[in-house]
Amino acid sequence: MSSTIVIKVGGHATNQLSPTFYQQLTAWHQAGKHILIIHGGGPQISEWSSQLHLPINQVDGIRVTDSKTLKVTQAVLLGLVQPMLCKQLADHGLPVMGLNASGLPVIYGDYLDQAVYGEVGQVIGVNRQYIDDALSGGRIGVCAPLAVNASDQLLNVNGDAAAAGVAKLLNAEKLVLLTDVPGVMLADHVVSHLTQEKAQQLVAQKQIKAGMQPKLAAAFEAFKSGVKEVAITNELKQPGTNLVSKQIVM
Ligand SMILES: Nc1ncnc2c1ncn2[C@@H]1O[C@H](COP(=O)(O)OP(=O)(O)O)[C@@H](O)[C@H]1O
Ligand SMILES: CC(=O)N[C@@H](CCC(=O)OP(=O)(O)O)C(=O)O
Repeated sequence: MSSTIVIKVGGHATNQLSPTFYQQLTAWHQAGKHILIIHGGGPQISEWSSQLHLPINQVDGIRVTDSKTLKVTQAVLLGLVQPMLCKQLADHGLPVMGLNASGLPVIYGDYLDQAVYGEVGQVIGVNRQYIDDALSGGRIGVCAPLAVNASDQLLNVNGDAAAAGVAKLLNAEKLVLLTDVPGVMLADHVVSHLTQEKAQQLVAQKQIKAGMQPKLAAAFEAFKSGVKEVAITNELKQPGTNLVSKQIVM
């Protein structure tokens, strides 16, 4: 399937989608693009974990997930975040399909590092037939960052890693990681173009920290595997930070 756009909408971003988000989505949809949204929900999972007195541990931006936290993750992503996001899209006249509701697997995974992270997965495959059928029918697919392994066990996947892995496997033309900042920031300006070398340098200088680090690692993985346009932004209509293979001298 060509002309697929994968958009990752972070948990913060799902609560503050702007009119331009819907305008751009509508424009891409009308232009015949196949659109798949992978949503996050990290803040919501943390809020419910805390209400249920479960420990919240993250290592390098990845949630350490035991069996109870996995249940909360599943309930929050599939019971709260995804239906709310689907409703918002439908309220804006967009034909939408929550892909997890069918019970069919969407993302296949295996353990990232069970000793460190517990029930956390990395993407190893996608249910291409199911996704192709949904998107070619003109629906905008909405999918949670959850995978199933070969033993049919559910695994929690970081949202950025899930979106990047799926974009790579679908040979998407574009991956947008929609977040709560306008892009990779240096002091008060957005870095418009970023090579992996420069990103590594900025990480070493501690100018890129926290959640932006795994986000960039996932983004570069997709970029290097052939996703031509990879952007990190807080607005679909704003270019934000675009990944490049050679630094552009301005
Ligand atoms: N150089 C940087 N530029 C922008 N954001 C950065 C930078 N370094 C660290 N960050 C942090 O990364 C966060 C985005 O990552 P994250 O919280 O994981 O987003 P999301 O929940 O949307 O996936 C920003 O809110 C910011 O706090
Ligand atoms: C393994 C892992 O870390 N999974 C993430 C999945 C949700 C997510 O990534 O949400 P955001 O994009 O809103 O951060 C988590 O449990 O928080």
